[in-house]
Amino acid sequence: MAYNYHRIIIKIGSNVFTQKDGLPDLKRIGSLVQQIAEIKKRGIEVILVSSGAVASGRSLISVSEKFDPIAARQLLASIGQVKLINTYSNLFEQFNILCSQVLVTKEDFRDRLHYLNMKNCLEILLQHQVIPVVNENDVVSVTELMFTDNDELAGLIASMLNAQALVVLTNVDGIYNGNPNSADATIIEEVSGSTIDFSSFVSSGKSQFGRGGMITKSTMAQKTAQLGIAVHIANGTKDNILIDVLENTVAHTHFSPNKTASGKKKWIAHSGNFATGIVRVNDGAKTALTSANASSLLPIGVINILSEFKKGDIIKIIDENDKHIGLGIAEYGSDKANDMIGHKNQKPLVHYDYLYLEC
Ligand SMILES: Nc1ncnc2c1ncn2[C@@H]1O[C@H](COP(=O)(O)OP(=O)(O)O)[C@@H](O)[C@H]1O
Ligand SMILES: N[C@@H](CCC(=O)OP(=O)(O)O)C(=O)O
Repeated sequence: MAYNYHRIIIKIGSNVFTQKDGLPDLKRIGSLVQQIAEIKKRGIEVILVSSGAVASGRSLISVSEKFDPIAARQLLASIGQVKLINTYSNLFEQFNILCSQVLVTKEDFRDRLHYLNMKNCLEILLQHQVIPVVNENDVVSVTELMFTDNDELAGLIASMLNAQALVVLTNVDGIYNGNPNSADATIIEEVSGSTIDFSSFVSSGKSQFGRGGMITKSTMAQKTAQLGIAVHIANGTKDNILIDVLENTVAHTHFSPNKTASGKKKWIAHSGNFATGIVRVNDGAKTALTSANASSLLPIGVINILSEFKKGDIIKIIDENDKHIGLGIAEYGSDKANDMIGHKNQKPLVHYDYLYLEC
């Protein structure tokens, strides 16, 4: 049965955007744009997350190896992003569709107000029938400031915009249960329910121009599905792939969505990198937090504070064996929390509405 979505994120990987020689694959991009125009005609809002700036840059200029690799990447991305957006702009124009360029960095997701500004911008673009074309701002995002890859960025945008689905286009048919080049390997078509450890059959290898590889794709997909957003990983090099995925007529990997989390919880879920505090909780608190009932984290269940935090900071919650169980927003700072640890009848350190659990 066809999927009935109203708002979707489509992520195009570098390997789908470019052909083997590194030049943008205009025929393929043209076909994807045509399908997006068709999807839009069906009343579905589309946000495109497209890689390809660095790959496009490589097709325009060659940089000697004597230059610092980080600076060389900045150069390629800065030149290549112009080509990327021009390519999309010219192709969408053929369908009387406007597209826009939205370049973001990891830092844009750190501050809740900044995050909401970005969300508002994307919403107004959608209200005006514009297709936002999102990419990482590779010119200023370097080393630890970078997203793992654009799959991570696509997951964040899907959560931010409360999309029903994220379609990740790559150069293989989906996630295989072994090496995709091996004759015995088959596609895992459905992933639902409990978390699967993909590391036993997904190799860390990447495709020619890819950055994160299939491991980061599967981790991101599981996390996104847990937040209530379906994820489809499919082969963007196949004809008519977007329409076929939405009509459910092509083999690919589908992560079915779990319960829907609130907008605030979705933001917290993706804020692990910005956590300042770390608190260790006892088994009783862990059981309460992870039970089916909505429970806040109370000071009585906290064993100790491993890293200080202020009121409003994101804190990591770990169990007695240092296993990460979730993230939350601190209702008060660690100074106050230290005085309340182990005491009964105290104000929650993390209210349930601001708590995201990973298990
Ligand atoms: N079990 C697996 N199933 C599918 N692909 C895998 C698996 N293990 C490793 N891969 C590799 O992951 C690559 C896709 O990831 P990536 O390089 O990040 O692509 P993209 O540029 O599309 O984001 C595939 O080309 C494939 O070689
Ligand atoms: N922002 C980079 C994309 C890097 C990246 O994550 O690529 P991919 O693994 O192909 O999604 C670019 O436009 O070249």
